Amino acid sequence: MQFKQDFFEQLEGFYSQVYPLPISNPHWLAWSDDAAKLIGLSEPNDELLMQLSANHAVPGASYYAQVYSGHQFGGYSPRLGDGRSIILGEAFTTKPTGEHSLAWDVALKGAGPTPYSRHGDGRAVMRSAVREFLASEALAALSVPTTRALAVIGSDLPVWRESQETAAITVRLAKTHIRFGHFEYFCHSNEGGKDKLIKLLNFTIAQHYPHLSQDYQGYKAWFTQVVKDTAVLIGHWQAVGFAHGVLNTDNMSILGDSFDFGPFAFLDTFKEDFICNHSDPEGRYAFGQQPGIGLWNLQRLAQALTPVIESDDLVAALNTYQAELVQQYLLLMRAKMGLGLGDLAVNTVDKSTSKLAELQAAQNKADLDFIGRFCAVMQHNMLDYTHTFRALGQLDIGCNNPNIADDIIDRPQFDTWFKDYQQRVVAGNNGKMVEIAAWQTDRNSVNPKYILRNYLAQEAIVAVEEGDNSKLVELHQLLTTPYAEHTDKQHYAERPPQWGQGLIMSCSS
Ligand SMILES: Nc1ncnc2c1ncn2[C@@H]1O[C@H](COP(=O)(O)OP(=O)(O)OP(=O)(O)O)[C@@H](O)[C@H]1O
Ligand SMILES: [Mg+2]
Repeated sequence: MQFKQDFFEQLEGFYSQVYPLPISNPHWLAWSDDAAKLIGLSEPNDELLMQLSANHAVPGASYYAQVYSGHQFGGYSPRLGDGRSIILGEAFTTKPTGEHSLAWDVALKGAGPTPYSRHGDGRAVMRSAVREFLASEALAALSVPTTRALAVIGSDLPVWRESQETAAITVRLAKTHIRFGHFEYFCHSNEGGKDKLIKLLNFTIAQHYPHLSQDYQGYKAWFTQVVKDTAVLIGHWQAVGFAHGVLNTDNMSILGDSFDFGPFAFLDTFKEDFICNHSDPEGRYAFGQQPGIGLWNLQRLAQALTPVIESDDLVAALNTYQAELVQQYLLLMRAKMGLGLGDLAVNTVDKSTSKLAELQAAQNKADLDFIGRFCAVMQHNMLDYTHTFRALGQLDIGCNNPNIADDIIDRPQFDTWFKDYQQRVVAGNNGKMVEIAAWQTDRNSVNPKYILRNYLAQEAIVAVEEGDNSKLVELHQLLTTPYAEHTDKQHYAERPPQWGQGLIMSCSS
């Protein structure tokens, strides 16, 4: 691995240098070829295993833990920081032209205590390391912005949670580890102040938004971009049916990548208010609350930026959030459902811009309502989110008696909606029936057959506990091509068995 150390060299005072503690008897539990390519690695090998399990030093690494704070479940925690994640530096590859590739922070999550560990042991248990790995790589394969995971390294080091478990390390790759909470810390803490905030802001812009200037105009444009990236991320989650579970501001990447995978869940049965986190009985982070929480978190970030950006400008940027989210969500949902736009949103009589915008807004509203009606059908009939979209995209859209699911309860409700669906699909194709085979192929390319259901992760984890990681490897491989049929792997697409339905995970990780 080839590293640069921009954060370490330029932001002294924003981290503590700390060395990881080794884990005993390290062994590869999982490895992602796709993630490895990002930083120029090919295959796992013994020396790399010793390095990433902290038994040997990594050449070129700096080893540091960043300081940040954050709003957790609505309350402000003034000092958090990487309590169990140690960053090695920014890995990159050199292209044949001599140019550097995009750099990825390499972090060892679960590598031992740091000055920010508070009462924690600095470790991650195997089940949580495996879940982080699978979630990162599954979301990436679904084109959802996310941090990545190179590998999971198991060990025989005992750690205590509710009972004794073993420690593991997830090797995380992130375009940045800068979170909303970094800005909050350098605004609100005694160690912060306007100079530090500006330093962090300039660093973030230089590293990740090089087209923006490091002045007031640049700061405004940057915050507007952060609002957009966050809205886009949450649009993706709502479309793919992903509930993060712990949307604290310290788990919000400044780049709008999915970040920190704890008690997350992909929806099985569609339920708007589905809660996946055992520590969230009131549903602050329930699936349907995510759009609102994204905005709430951005408001906390905006607050932390008030020393640098005028409130009016912050509010103007925040006001773009809803439209950006709706736009992203509609883009993805129209593709999932095959709702073309054809000339629907184009006024052929009056091409004036204001009229066009009005028509588009009306079409957006109509489609949102229409998608909402379909969600109500799924919820009322307790349908599986992923199955339903996959099945919808395979229907013969012209037929009169479609079968979306064998176990549908309220058939008339579905039939009524389906008639409107047929009309909407045809209207979106300029009034003509779609060419069915091509329409179905397109649907299959955006509606996954395989998702990371909690019960599948759980089965893989139990097998690892019993000394067998083959299920984990197989599940990971399958999730890298989630749209393919994989006729020999049908069982992975099934609804959860009784024990695995609506699994709610605990935060203890
Ligand atoms: N076992 C642990 N030991 C020390 N600190 C911990 C431990 N578990 C969590 N923390 C710290 O508690 C805070 C909140 O934890 P949270 O679960 O959001 O993050 P995380 O999963 O540990 O890490 P990250 O956000 O980097 O993915 C963070 O500061 C984290 O470092
Ligand atoms: Mg976290």
